[in-house]
Amino acid sequence: MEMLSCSHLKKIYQKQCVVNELSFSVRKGEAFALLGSNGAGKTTTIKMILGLIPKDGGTVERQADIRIGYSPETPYFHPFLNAREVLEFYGGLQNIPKKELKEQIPMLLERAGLEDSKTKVKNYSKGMLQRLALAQALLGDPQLLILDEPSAGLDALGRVEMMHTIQSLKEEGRTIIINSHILNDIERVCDRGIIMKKGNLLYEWEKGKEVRSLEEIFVDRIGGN
Ligand SMILES: Nc1ncnc2c1ncn2[C@@H]1O[C@H](COP(=O)(O)OP(=O)(O)OP(=O)(O)O)[C@@H](O)[C@H]1O
Repeated sequence: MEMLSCSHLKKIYQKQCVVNELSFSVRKGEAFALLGSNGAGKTTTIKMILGLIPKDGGTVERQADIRIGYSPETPYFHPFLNAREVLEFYGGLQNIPKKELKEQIPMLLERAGLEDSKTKVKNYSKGMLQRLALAQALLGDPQLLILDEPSAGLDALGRVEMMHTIQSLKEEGRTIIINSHILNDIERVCDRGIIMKKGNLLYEWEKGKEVRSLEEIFVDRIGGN
């Protein structure tokens, strides 16, 4: 069953087509990767899926009445709040009842590898901000998670932990769309994905379909065009 389907998506910035007739679909319960070098159009695609920016063409269809959690590429939170306060604030925006939030927040912080401390966000490292962004994305128990470079800024151990967390979220039956440059991680966690270059779809990857590693396929496709 399809959770989300993009058809002929298009985005033009300053007369330049940065996403060009992009079509792909994501099945329920799978982890799907958006891959491509810098500037390929991955984040722009995510923003169109979420309706954060208008499309210049194409359609996005998704299963009705699903909750979506989104962790942005460059998370920004109010600098003078601590992690719990940030989650209370975002939970409030989602109209999650206070009692429910009180139960959810400690679990979400633990899941993201953060402590419920008084440390303010302005003193957070980039890795801690990424973790908080994941906790924020998990508010309200979303069925579809869209994670834009969730490992960016994490050290090696943090990356491994993040991938374990994403794997366990998938095992719970959530559908996950990940934008990442770390191909080894993607190969481990994701089932399928697409490789993009300059807004165009170059290759549809599926785990186990080819003997070659994802990295080999990526270098072949990105380097060869
Ligand atoms: N608001 C904007 N105005 C003008 N051009 C933009 C805007 N946002 C993105 N672009 C351009 O669109 C292209 C695609 O950018 P996008 O951020 O989607 O790429 P990406 O694949 O996510 O790259 P990265 O891996 O570096 O994050 C780039 O050339 C970028 O400069």
